[in-house]
Amino acid sequence: MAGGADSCFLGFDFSTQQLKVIAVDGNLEVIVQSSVQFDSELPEFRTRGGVHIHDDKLTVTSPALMFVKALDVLLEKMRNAGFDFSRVKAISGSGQQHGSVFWRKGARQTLNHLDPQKHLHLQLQECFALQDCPVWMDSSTSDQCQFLEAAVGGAQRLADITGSRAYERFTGSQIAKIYRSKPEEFSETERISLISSFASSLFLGDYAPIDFSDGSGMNLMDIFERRWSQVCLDAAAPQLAERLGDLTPSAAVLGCVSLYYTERFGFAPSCKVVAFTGDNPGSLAGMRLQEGDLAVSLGTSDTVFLWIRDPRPSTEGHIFCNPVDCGAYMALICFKNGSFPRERIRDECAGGSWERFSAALRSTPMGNHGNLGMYFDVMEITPPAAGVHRFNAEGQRVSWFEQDVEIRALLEGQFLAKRVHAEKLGYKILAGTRVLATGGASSNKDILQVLSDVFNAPVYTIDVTDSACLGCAYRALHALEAETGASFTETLRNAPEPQLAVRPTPGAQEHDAGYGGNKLPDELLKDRRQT
Ligand SMILES: Nc1ncnc2c1ncn2[C@@H]1O[C@H](COP(=O)(O)OP(=O)(O)O)[C@@H](O)[C@H]1O
Ligand SMILES: O=C(CO)[C@@H](O)[C@H](O)COP(=O)(O)O
Repeated sequence: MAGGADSCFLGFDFSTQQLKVIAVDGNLEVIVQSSVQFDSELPEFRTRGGVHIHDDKLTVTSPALMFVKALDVLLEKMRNAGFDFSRVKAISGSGQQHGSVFWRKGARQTLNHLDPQKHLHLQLQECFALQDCPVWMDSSTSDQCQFLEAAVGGAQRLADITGSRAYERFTGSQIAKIYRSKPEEFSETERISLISSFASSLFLGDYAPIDFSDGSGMNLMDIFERRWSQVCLDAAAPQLAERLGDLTPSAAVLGCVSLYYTERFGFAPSCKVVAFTGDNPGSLAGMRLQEGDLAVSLGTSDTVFLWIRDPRPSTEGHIFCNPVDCGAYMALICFKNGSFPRERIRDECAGGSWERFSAALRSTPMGNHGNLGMYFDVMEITPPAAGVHRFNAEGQRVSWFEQDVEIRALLEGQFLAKRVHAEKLGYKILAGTRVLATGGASSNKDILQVLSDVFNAPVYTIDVTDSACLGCAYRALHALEAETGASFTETLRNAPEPQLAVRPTPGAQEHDAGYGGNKLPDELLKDRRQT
């Protein structure tokens, strides 16, 4: 084991609503967890749910400097709590996927010469050509998506190269929008990072490369050749390759932490920085997903993902390079209407209490007497639909439900959509299927029970809800061992196994067909608007 029990590995997650960290020791035990909530702990940035939604309701951004200040605050919290940074042998991390940071000319110089006496956010405030980073919730780039697909020969052709047809939140279309709408800022940009590679740059004190796995969420990378696709780059913006820098394997050791961290916090000069990746790839590592498992992440977004060996990109869902096995891939479907609609319905129907929300789930039967709803508070990704759609047992549209019925309708609708779309991707729920749940809402057993009933499969969880942080601490450790040829699975063989959280309620099997995706109108199930 790299470094023995006294050693320690850090995994950070720059997610939508907060910055989180987990430390594991050389025995793979979690020894520290900490976080900084953007809205409440950094109120000066005036975010709601970590983001700014612009007047057009389509553009969604987060301040670049907020992420930097969050790191200042988090590291200080750890130091004040007595954390011994000198034990840390390696760090890695993840970021919300697809978001981009536009570094201004000269920023590299600043990164290279950080003054350990000063906060990062004070030194980096002039370093961004765009103060506000486009993030994954943005859906303002439909025109750029159409252009990109047309440029490469259609949606399927783009998926064949990059793993996904054009999606509004993907970085290629976001860059194309900035290039056209903010030409001055674009020409002032010397480097474009993903949130993940931006975060690793902060630790390296230099621009860090984008890793293969998070790079797969850009519509710019050839996921089979693992290099930039020139035709996609050209369709987005001129001279993009030099602004994006190199791509790197997700397990690459990028270098050591910069002097800033050794002098300010007491990190060892030999502490390695391992490539950062996307939060969903990080979660795949943290849950130690196996082929055949289905992961459901209930964070700000809801995602469903699988480990796959033989990817067949289609115009539904995404294929990403696998973050822990160079020969494998992961398939993912993302749902924008995850935690925020759950919080809205909790506030409207359960007085703002998760306990009352849970009680409503316990007091209503599986199948909800045939009542079902789809709640798209914002334009969904899969399917591209908006608004609230409620159906009674006869399949007729209705305008309201009793409060308890509404709560169950929301959950069953959310999980039914996940099941329908996973099955459309070819996923089969078999006798041994495990559903692995993670993310903030996976701490709620009543929500997990609905998940288990809708999938008619047992649901497993790991001890921490932030599997992305844990996965990145594991990846940091593995990257040191990988130099000896050890696989991720071998290195992590003694890590705690996911534990059974809930089994399907008796009768779920007979009920299976009753979760009537068939009574939903087609437009609520199709991945793509027909144009
Ligand atoms: N007991 C609970 N029941 C349901 N949802 C919860 C509960 N506790 C937290 N959550 C949800 O978890 C969400 C945060 O999840 P998290 O995975 O930390 O998000 P992210 O990583 O995207 O910042 C919150 O928005 C909240 O709605
Ligand atoms: O867009 C996607 C995945 O494609 C999202 O899953 C983001 O990666 C945000 O993650 P969370 O902050 O919700 O975990």
